[in-house]
Amino acid sequence: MLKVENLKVKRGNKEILKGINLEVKKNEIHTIIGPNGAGKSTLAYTLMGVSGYKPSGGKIIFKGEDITNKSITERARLGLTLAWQEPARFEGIKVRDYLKIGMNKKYAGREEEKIREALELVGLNPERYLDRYVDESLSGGERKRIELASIICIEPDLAILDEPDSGIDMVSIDEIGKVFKYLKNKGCSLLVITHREELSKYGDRASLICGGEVIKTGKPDEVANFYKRRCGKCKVSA
Ligand SMILES: Nc1ncnc2c1ncn2[C@@H]1O[C@H](COP(=O)(O)OP(=O)(O)OP(=O)(O)O)[C@@H](O)[C@H]1O
Repeated sequence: MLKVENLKVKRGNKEILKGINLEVKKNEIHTIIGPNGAGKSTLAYTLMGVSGYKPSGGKIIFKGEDITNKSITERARLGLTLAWQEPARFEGIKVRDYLKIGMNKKYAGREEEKIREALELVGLNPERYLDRYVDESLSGGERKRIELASIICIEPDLAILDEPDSGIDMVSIDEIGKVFKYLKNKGCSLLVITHREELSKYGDRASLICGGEVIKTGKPDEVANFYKRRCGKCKVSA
């Protein structure tokens, strides 16, 4: 589904990504863990083609096509979606209209039904949220859930989720994990960036990023244990 080959990205004069190699297989949930400043969000923005994140080297192959130089809109059209770390805030847009943006065509004619299903899946009562505005009046956690509901409605081939668990309390982590499984059952592939190893257990494989490089890829528990043992106090000896 996605192949990242020797990807390098600079911000200012600093090389943030130093040759990332990564593969997300079709229908795989792949989590990325790593400490603050490791380059996880930079990777997410670069994969999506956000302006200012142009690679200085390497390639991004999506569904067999080289998308390294494609625009964000072209990537979205090909089936790639990014849910931002900072949840969306739009003045004057109601939740129901926000969730209609980019909705998968297969739900044409039954948008309202899909929107309600998505809100329920992310633990928000449709009756209470459909007519709320996607603005400051919603808490960070509520906006994160709405962002996740939006992914459910778009149902992209590959969703990149940048810290879907931030602002979400520990008790609700299982709910997020269930949404991952739901999306996988719908045929989506997921690349999930997180700080919490607990969330990586919902994935099929995990990769550890540290210092702008992938240090280890493998089964989620193996990678999480390796992370705790070797990188816990930022002593990367791998
Ligand atoms: N414009 C910039 N100029 C210089 N350095 C930058 C710039 N933007 C980001 N960085 C640095 O790049 C590094 C990687 O940042 P990034 O946000 O990708 O990390 P992260 O792994 O997502 O961190 P976190 O877990 O805290 O969200 C950080 O050290 C950050 O300070």
